[in-house]
Amino acid sequence: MTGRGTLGVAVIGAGRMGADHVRRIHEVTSGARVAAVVDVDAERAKAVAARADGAPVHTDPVAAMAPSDVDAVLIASPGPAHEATLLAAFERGLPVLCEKPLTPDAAAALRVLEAERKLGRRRVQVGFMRRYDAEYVKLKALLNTGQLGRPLMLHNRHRNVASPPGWTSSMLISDSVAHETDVARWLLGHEITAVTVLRPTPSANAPDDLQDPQFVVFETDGGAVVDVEIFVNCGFGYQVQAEIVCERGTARLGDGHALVTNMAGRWGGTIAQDYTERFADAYDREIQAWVDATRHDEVTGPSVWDGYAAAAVCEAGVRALEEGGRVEVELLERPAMYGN
Ligand SMILES: NC(=O)c1ccc[n+]([C@@H]2O[C@H](COP(=O)([O-])OP(=O)(O)OC[C@H]3O[C@@H](n4cnc5c(N)ncnc54)[C@H](O)[C@@H]3O)[C@@H](O)[C@H]2O)c1
Ligand SMILES: O[C@H]1[C@H](O)[C@@H](O)[C@H](O)[C@@H](O)[C@H]1O
Repeated sequence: MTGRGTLGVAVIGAGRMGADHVRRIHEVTSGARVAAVVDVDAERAKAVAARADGAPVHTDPVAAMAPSDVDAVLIASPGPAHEATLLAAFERGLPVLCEKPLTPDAAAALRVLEAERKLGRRRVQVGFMRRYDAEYVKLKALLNTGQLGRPLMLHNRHRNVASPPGWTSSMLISDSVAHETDVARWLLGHEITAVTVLRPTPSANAPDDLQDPQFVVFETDGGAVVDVEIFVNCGFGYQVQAEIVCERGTARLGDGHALVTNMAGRWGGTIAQDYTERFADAYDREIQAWVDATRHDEVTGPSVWDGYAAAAVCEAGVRALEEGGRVEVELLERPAMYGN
């Protein structure tokens, strides 16, 4: 590591998420600094870099990895661009935090997995930030105590205010339900074996041709059933909720985050409007954990295996959406370097 002993991070992609991570590394994270801001749109990169003491700007991710003060890479470009950047970082021996999805499809995820296996050690933490959210962390800890008994069912609700322009029906699964694939696998400790997608009559508020909402059902190799309501044009707020039903009890998260107020004859609170608000603390903890581990030459958190498994489940989900019926998930055997 160079500089003042801090981790020099090249942030690749200066859009919504990349800009938020640049701000975070510059203002919130300890032990790290923004060493470069990269975007194919040079003006966007410049504007974001200006908010981080004018960090160097590039339009080419590979060029941004060359300077000696770049110690690590944070990828926040769109999913289809992730594979090339990951492989370039591997060639330079740089550790990576890669935003979800690792890749949009399982074949690309597998190429990344094979490349990491050749390195013989983990280099990537995948940005499944819910694993760092305080409520999810508490739920996981409770499940680990065994007090609730064996998990039987996991219900999830995932709602966005409005879908971005160009959003497609399959992206509700590959971009949004990708989070629930990870949450389900992590909380239950099971792999997902089959996916079914039900299609309610679309909301009148969904853009033309968008199948929104969708009701997704996972089966797991541990015998649990998981459902996900994904609704990306709900209009009223950004909501992520979950309830796990176990043999001896249930646990629920996501019911309320804001202050509860009493005023003018009414009580209530507010609903977050987007993920940067709802998961602000989770992103802070996620990036801090990555920086801390990287500074100790370690890699923790969601792995390339987790990214590959999520991609394989989402791919099955997209087929289930498009073709109907129940689609089985095809998953390789987990390589030893990714644990059990
Ligand atoms: N963890 C979360 O909750 C969360 C939330 C939102 C987005 N994301 C993920 O973060 C990533 C970025 O999403 P976003 O919403 O910020 O997208 P965005 O469209 O706002 O920004 C992407 C940026 O990347 C740039 N870009 C495109 N191709 C590039 C390339 N090859 N190299 C460098 N820059 C390139 C674009 O010009 C754009 O500025 C996606 O993988 C997305 O799924 C994660
Ligand atoms: O890329 C975003 C992001 O991953 C959000 O966390 C999710 O709620 C959205 O549905 C998705 O589009």
